[in-house]
Amino acid sequence: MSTTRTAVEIASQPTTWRQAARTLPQHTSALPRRGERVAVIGCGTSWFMALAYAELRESGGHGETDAFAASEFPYGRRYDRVVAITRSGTTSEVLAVLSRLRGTVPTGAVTADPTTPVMDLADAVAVLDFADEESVVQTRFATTALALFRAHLESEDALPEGVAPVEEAARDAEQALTAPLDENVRTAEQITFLGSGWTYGLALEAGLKMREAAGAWTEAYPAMEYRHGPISITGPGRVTWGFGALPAGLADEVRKVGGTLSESDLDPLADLIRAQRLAVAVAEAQGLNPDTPRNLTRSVILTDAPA
Ligand SMILES: O=P(O)(O)OC[C@H]1O[C@](O)(CO)[C@@H](O)[C@@H]1O
Repeated sequence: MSTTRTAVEIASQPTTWRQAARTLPQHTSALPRRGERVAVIGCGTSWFMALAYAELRESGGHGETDAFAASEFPYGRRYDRVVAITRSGTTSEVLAVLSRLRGTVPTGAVTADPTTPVMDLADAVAVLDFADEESVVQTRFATTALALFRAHLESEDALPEGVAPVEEAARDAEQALTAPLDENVRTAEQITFLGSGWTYGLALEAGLKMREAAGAWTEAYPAMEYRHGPISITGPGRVTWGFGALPAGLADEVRKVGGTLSESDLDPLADLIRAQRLAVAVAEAQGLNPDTPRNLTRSVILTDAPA
């Protein structure tokens, strides 16, 4: 078992997800209200969590929801609320959007550190300090932010007693933390992550984690896009990883061309933990330290961020 900071943070996710669900009432002022037209922004991992949340919210009937990389925010569109996800609270592109929108539209932020500029720029802030990380690569904060959003959607849905999807995901996460990683997947030359709906954001995040922590060659696509070109690189020694059930026929096509298929019955957010663990394992197998990724800092601060 890895003893890196990243591995320790990965292992704590069932606890922080449960804490997010438990502390939801303290955080709702920063979150969208049912029926609002909402834009969610972030950079890197935080953008991918924004994509996943936007799909969950809109497909669950909670209101129209778009997600944008903060640098690509479409200022010409009208939203009822804009919500930023930023672990550090200092990412330049996120701050630029919040600063430019100030006073024109209600804004919220989900962050880990209550001492940063995002606290002054957003109208309301959910501080998940219990999920903050020392690591450069994000694991725990990002998934805990998504767990908070999921818990909020659940609370708006007034689910029957006994139905608690975040708790179920946390239980699956415990399994994802202990299940052995498949040898074919650990030694793969290349991995393509596929998702659909909200799990497309998770596929993008899994691919990013492997690149950041392990310098691995990964790609990520909406599942049905795989047939439109990317499948050309599938073959022996290469893995196709599906978040959630892959569309019928796609799995057969992967096998037909000799690729390894990795699927799981776990909640997709819990399956992301398998990908995080894989990133650490692959990094360490190559003599890399996942705590010190190449060319990456914990927060990216630019002097020429678009405003
Ligand atoms: O959530 P934050 O702090 O705004 O940071 C996003 C950053 O996280 C990263 O995913 C690094 O972990 C970078 O891609 C990006 O700069």
